[in-house]
Amino acid sequence: MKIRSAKVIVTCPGRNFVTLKIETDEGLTGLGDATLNGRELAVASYLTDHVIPCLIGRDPQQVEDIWQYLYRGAYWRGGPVTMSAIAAVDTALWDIKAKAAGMPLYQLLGGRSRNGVMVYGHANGADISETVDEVAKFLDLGYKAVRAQCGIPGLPSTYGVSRDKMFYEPADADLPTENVWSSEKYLDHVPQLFERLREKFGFGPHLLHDAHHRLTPIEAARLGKSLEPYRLFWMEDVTPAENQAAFRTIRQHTVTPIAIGEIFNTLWQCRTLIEEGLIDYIRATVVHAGGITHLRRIATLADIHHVRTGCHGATDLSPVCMGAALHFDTWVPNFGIQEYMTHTEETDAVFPHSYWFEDGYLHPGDAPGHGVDIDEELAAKYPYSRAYLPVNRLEDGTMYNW
Ligand SMILES: O=C(O)C(=O)C[C@H](O)[C@H](O)CO
Ligand SMILES: [Mg+2]
Repeated sequence: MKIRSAKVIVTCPGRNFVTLKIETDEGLTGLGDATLNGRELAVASYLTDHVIPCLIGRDPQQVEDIWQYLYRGAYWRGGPVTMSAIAAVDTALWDIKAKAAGMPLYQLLGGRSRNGVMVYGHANGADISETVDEVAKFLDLGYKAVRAQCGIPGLPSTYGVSRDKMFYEPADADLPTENVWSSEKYLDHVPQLFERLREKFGFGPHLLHDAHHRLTPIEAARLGKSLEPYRLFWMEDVTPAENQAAFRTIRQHTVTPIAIGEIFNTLWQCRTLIEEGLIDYIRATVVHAGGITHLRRIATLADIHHVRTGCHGATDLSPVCMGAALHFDTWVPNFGIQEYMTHTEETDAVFPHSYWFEDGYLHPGDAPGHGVDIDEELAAKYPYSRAYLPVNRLEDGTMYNW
């Protein structure tokens, strides 16, 4: 079997998605997600200008060899652009391999380890009361786990809070929106939210929270301590992770479980965190961490150290990534949870898929491959539209982490 052609499809059915489509000389096709929110065209160019010419004529069955060829062969290793491009190729090749075998991808990975993939949805509100109402809606839909974010008094906008309720789309303008942040105001308010949620819903549902890289290690430790009575499933991205050693401080102070990794691209960014037992959940996912081939290695290292998976699954990860992630989640032994924000109807129409939600769980379906396709004619009706993630400043104007 040989790769006959490959192309990049950029489409914007409500938000931008970059998809790689690979075709073989035997008529099989595979799809991979290459979407990098706010930097989409950099990955599209990396694929079109630098990767696709090297793929033509190769045997698509050599998934591992092609991964190594693209990773080692570039000389410049790692980084979100490179690793999203490699992920797209890798996902498309696993799709082709599973289709050639006539199997759903999870069978090829090692088979089913669970009956369904537990997911968490995103509830958000302008204030605590509205967030409580939104959590109730998710529980009514059958969700077993809900992430809760709410507005902070004194801050005009807060990460994770939007007018849209079933999904959150932060890439909201053709130049970055400027937000204002105060860790002091945030740290005082968040425990009150979780106190109310536990009063209202008890300890049955899993509750999660994302601090989105905004705290210092000692502030993160304080957050973890203050949330202990409410027994969160996890607190996420409490501090930026360039300095992995900083997590030792957090760990010494709190037993609130820690999740991190949605912006990680390689095993090397997770290594200290996993090997030293500084985290509980690793959030790396298919599209930003080098595809199934590399994510599998991260998960295997994590398993040895009692760290479970919790793949990123925001709306900027396309249905192609979600489909692939669900096969991975169905197989991976040390599965924890999968993030799930529903896509818009327009997006679902562009990417017909075999996965479905029922009673708090997603199911990948049994179609051969990863089960996600693209309607190219429909995709062409939604041209690329530049959109950036916001930036953040402290109240005195200092540039900060968004
Ligand atoms: O879903 C999450 O946990 C996020 O933090 C979402 C990110 O802000 C989003 O994917 C950025 O593109
Ligand atoms: Mg997050």
